[in-house]
Amino acid sequence: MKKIVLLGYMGCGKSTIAQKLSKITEIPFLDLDKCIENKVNLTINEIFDKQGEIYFRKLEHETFLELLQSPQEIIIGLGGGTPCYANNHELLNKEGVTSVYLKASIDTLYGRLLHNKSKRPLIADKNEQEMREFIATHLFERSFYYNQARHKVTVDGRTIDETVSDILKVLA
Ligand SMILES: Nc1ncnc2c1ncn2[C@@H]1O[C@H](COP(=O)(O)OP(=O)(O)O)[C@@H](O)[C@H]1O
Ligand SMILES: O=C(O)C1=C[C@@H](OP(=O)(O)O)[C@@H](O)[C@H](O)C1
Ligand SMILES: [Mg+2]
Repeated sequence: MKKIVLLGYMGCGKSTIAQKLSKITEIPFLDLDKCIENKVNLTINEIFDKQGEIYFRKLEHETFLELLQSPQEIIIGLGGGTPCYANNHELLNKEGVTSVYLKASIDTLYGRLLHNKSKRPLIADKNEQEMREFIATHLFERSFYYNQARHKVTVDGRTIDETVSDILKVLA
C-alpha cells in the first residue's frame, strides 16, 4: 500500500505537517521517532544518552523498513537524519513510496529550533551562535540526501495549512 513520506531538517515541520495532512486526507500517520520511542520504551534523548547515536540509527533504519512494509496506506513523518544514514535515501523512491522534502531556510530553522531544542539531542546543548553555524553546515551536508525526495515543498513563510495545501497539490 502507498506510503507518503515527509522528510527534511529538524524543525522543518515533519511531525506537525504529517499530523495535519493526516486529518485532512484521513490517511493515518505515524511519526518515526514516536514509533522508535514506543518500540524501546525510551525517549529519543534517553536512546542517544544511554545507547548512543549509532544504536539510534540502527533502530531508525529497522523501524523505517517495518513501516514501509506494513500493509496499510500511511503518512510517515521521518526524523531529520533518517534519509542520511543506512542508505535510507534509496527507500525514498521505491514503488509505492511518495516522498516529499519540506525545504526550509537556515533562518526558518534557526527561528523554530532556538526554543525547541531540548528534545533534540544533536542541538540541545548549543548556544545561539553555535546553533546557527551548526544548522548551516549540517543542512548543507544533508541536502544531497534530502534532494533525493520525489517532491520538494518550500515551507518558508507558509502557515501549516498552506504547507498542507502545497503538499496536496504536488500529490495530486
Ligand atoms: N508554518 C509552520 N509549519 C510547520 N511548523 C510550524 C510552523 N510554524 C511554526 N511551526 C512550529 O515549528 C515546529 C516544527 O516542529 P516539528 O513539527 O516537530 O518539526 P520536525 O518534526 O520536522 O522536527 C513546531 O513547534 C511547530 O508548531
Ligand atoms: O536530525 C536528526 O538527526 C534527528 C532528528 C530528530 O527528529 P526531528 O527532525 O523530528 O526533530 C530525531 O530523529 C533525532 O533527534 C535525530
Ligand atoms: Mg519530528
